[in-house]
Amino acid sequence: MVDECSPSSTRPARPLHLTVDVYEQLKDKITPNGFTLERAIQSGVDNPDSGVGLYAGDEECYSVFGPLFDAVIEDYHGGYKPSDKHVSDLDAAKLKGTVDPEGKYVLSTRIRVGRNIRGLGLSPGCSRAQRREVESLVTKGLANLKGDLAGKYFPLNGMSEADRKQLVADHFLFKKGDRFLESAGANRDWPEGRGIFHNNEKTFLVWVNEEDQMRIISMQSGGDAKQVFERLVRGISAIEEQVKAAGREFAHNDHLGYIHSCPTNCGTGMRASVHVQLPKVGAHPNFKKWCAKLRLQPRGIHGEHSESDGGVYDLSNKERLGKSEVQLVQTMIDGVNTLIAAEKALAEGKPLPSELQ
Ligand SMILES: Nc1ncnc2c1ncn2[C@@H]1O[C@H](COP(=O)(O)OP(=O)(O)OP(=O)(O)O)[C@@H](O)[C@H]1O
Repeated sequence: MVDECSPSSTRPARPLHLTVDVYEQLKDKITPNGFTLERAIQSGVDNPDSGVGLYAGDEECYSVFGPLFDAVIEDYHGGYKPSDKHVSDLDAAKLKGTVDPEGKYVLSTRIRVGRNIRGLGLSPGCSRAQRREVESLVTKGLANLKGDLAGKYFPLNGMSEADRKQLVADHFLFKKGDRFLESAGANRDWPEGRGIFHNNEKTFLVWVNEEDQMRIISMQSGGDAKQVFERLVRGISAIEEQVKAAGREFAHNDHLGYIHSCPTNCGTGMRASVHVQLPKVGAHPNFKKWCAKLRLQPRGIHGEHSESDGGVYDLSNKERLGKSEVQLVQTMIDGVNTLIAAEKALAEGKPLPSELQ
């Protein structure tokens, strides 16, 4: 779905990184895949309300247009420098505790990562043939998944409107292409090549050829983030095996971690979220400040930029780069538990947890 590359009216204004000098330096450059600066910035140009407004059409954009991407990444990812290294850690055993151990506040937990295949264009620069290749490679791999991960692929092409709407309403499927991805060129040939894979229980899902070639998702009711993470990691490994068996690999490097079309997702590409009932905390004037302090991102429950419904919020880790997956899931677990403690304190007229004071 849309991400921080796309809009936010609430986000503070960011400095302008596309200066005249940077523009002059980069305007005639072109990646080996044929992607230009003009295409990378098109979404931001068309949509002045973009949060970042910059997309990569291939992995090489991050080096060919380095002076612009580096500046945006440093700004967005809290001072992350071109010399910094990103380290991944997918060891679920290291997670401590669970979200909402009493089971009173959290409705569901979901963790997603993005993955793209090296050598095949990222969504804004993916040709029709490449998109078909991604779909074919990924769905062949998914068909080999075993046990609780096994499931079926449902292409968007040919899916009834009623089924599509139901999958979106049930929080399983991405919405129809938005104006930010449209301007970025990521919605070309829609809906061809796009689709969703899910297991029978709809606890393991893969979105194919949306904002990234793959969004790999694990979700379930309740707050057992460890179980959700563990399933996700098994899913990622199984898919990676299939990608390798096809003679390909995920786009990845030591500096940017996993490469994504939106620079805000580089690193882990991970968003670990809960849908959690926090009517008092959510209505508190300090809610956004508390989320920022706990390094959480609040959203409404129908995806980014939707509003809260009945005091239920989508809370997730805000950072993606420079911290490992384990660290980010732990940030979400600890932060949400602090807000749950605040919800109880507000209901009982007791002092707020020390982390929020
Ligand atoms: N913890 C959760 N439980 C149930 N559904 C969830 C949860 N977190 C997110 N969702 C649902 O997943 C769908 C996609 O959400 P959303 O677009 O906000 O995020 P995303 O998939 O992480 O991608 P992006 O950040 O690129 O927008 C929405 O329907 C949303 O309600």
